[in-house]
Amino acid sequence: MTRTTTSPGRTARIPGSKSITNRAALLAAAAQGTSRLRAPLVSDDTLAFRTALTGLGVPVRATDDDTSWEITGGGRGPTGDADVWCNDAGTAARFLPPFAATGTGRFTFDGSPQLRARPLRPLADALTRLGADVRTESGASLPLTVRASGLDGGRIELDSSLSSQYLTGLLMAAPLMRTPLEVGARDLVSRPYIDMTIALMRRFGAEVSESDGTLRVGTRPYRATDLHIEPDASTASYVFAAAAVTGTTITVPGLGRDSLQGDLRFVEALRKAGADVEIGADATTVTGTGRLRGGFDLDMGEISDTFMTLAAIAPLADAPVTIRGIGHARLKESDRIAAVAKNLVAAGIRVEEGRDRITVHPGVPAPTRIACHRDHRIAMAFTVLGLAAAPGTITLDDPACVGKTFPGFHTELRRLFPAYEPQEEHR
Ligand SMILES: O=C(O)C1=C[C@@H](OP(=O)(O)O)[C@@H](O)[C@H](O)C1
Ligand SMILES: C=C(OP(=O)(O)O)C(=O)O
Repeated sequence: MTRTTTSPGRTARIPGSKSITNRAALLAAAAQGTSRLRAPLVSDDTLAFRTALTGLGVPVRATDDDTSWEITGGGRGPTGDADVWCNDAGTAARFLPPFAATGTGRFTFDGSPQLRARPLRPLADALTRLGADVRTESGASLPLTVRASGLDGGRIELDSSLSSQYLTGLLMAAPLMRTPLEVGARDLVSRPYIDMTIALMRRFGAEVSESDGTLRVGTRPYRATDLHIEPDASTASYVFAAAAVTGTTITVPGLGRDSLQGDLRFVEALRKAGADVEIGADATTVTGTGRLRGGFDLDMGEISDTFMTLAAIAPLADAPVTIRGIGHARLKESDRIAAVAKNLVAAGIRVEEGRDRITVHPGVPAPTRIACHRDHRIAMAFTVLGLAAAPGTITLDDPACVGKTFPGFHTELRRLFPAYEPQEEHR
């Protein structure tokens, strides 16, 4: 049920969506002409992506305040040789190689040890089947080198059980292939991200259709586009959860019922836990009671970036909370199920962990220094738990790792909750 919120609230300033920013940047690079991205996310992941595109020879011009990027594409893949640094960004490692493979030259992609540990084999295998010469470390991870001479298109099967990002990368490159692409995606996780990919490809003029589990992309070229980027729904989950556990009202403008982001559905989890949620045409508001109702079991496989937000505050609920369907979250910046479980156990909370699930029992968190594992979401999720505990109960071993998607996180939380003592966020 959607109810109208009457309590005076606070308005959160949530930066742009990482997933939309990096998709739009790639689509702009693949389109003929100059596209404009308004209100892009400016963070480690999007700056890594933008720098990588520049390295591939794509001109990018940002305004002085970085609130607008102009990207000029040539309507084809890159040419020349380049070493491309993806840093920690999964989206860069999975979206850029297919684009590069449609061009001509030698392109080598590499990243941090954290990114090197994340799987790439399904993407490398798919590119090989489409006619590319691809080498990876043991066939399975970065560094990846592609000797590009264009991609054929045609029909492929893609194991999509580890990540949806391989499919997104292939779909976005498809209009640059020699013939239409058909992909049968097996065991697809994180489906809403594919819906986002399709919607944005269509905004840039591509022909995409889907039937009987097969996605088809025609060779109609992309056209340059002007796009306003909505706030990041995964990032918004932290302030919505903060509203729930502190008994306040928080509104995020610019995130409404037409959002392209599946992660906005996180507010349904808060509604289950007793918060009042209003998803309007162009804003979402959560009003908390300061208490959480537990005793539910939720599949968060489609919105797994937000499972940690719920798991970290779950000790405050009045009954256990089970989250399932999240096995692929073990393959991200950290093994996220293990990282959440270990931190909760360190705080004295009872937890049961399975291959793709976690159950969190009610309890009062003891003083704990959270091991962030350089994972922005572990840092931000546990900070929200800290808001509802005695001051100083929750501290982070790496507060600055939030910069992957939200460099101003601690400052914004302090603005919304003046009692919050921000931790050092500059590396
Ligand atoms: O396509 C995207 O922009 C993303 C897809 C998701 O990854 P998986 O498909 O690996 O779950 C998500 O976790 C990631 O933060 C961003
Ligand atoms: C999984 C994430 O990032 P990526 O896969 O884009 O590196 C994330 O932001 O939670």
